[in-house]
Amino acid sequence: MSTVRLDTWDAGVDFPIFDAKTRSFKKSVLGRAGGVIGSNESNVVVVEALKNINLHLSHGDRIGLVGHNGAGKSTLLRLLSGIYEPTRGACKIQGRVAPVFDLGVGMDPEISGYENIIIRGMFLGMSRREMLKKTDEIAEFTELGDYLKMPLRTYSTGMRVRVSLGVVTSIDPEILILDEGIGAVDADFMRKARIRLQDLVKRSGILVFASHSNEFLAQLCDRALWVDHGQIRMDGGIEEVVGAYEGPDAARHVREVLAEVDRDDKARATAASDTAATPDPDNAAQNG
Ligand SMILES: Nc1ncnc2c1ncn2[C@@H]1O[C@H](COP(=O)(O)OP(=O)(O)OP(=O)(O)O)[C@@H](O)[C@H]1O
Repeated sequence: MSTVRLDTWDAGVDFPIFDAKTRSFKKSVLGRAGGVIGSNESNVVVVEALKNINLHLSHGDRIGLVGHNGAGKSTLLRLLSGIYEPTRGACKIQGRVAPVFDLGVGMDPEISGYENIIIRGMFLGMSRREMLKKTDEIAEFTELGDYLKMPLRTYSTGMRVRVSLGVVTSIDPEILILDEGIGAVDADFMRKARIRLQDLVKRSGILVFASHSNEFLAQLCDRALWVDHGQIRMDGGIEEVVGAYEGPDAARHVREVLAEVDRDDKARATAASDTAATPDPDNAAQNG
């Protein structure tokens, strides 16, 4: 089996802002939201979005990122996907990465839902042939019926998310990097999508997921990082990290969701073993 790993050593990401005036900023401003604003040796304004990131993830790690607006979560996801190079330090990615940032990226409003399924899958690294094999199953999952023959611009937001989620959960990435944006679907569909997402997470080697929804984090991850002003402030179990970041009520909610996920998993395992234990009547007739 190939090794799947994500490693960073003292990694940092800066964004130089060439059209901002240095004089109008105090040195290294630390606001409530956002990264640190400073200036470099050429007197160019620089946003220090990430600083001293040391992360070592391997097969089986399911990490959630929490933190304030502008803390650096999306920048960290992009660094771990290889989209951004570190400005300082190093980042090494071993494995096939599927970055899912904006569920709508790679979709074309003028072509049909069916065609978008193929295009979106190819955008995530699948071949056209592989996607053609998956189309029927994805179409069934979306429950969009004949709408899939209509151009995507005729869909509501939730309908588009159904198509995107159907595609994303049908691929087999080694490293899955997920940014939130999946909240637009109705509750019934979300329940169905959650099971598919959980299965996808089990199939992939590493998951890194940024979300402001503790419920979602608890459903998909078993460990969390608190990103604060571009640095990792805490690394630990979901309940512990959410508790430190948001307080005891949020931690209690996480504990309840974790218990619910555990019950669901056990119920699904029992149902699967019952199905396996029931003899197939056709085979039974042949064997008997
Ligand atoms: N392309 C960019 N150019 C300049 N600054 C950027 C760019 N992208 C991000 N930043 C800055 O980097 C910092 C971290 O942003 P990032 O998007 O990673 O935060 P986040 O934790 O994902 O926030 P949110 O929860 O609001 O989505 C912010 O101060 C932001 O202003």
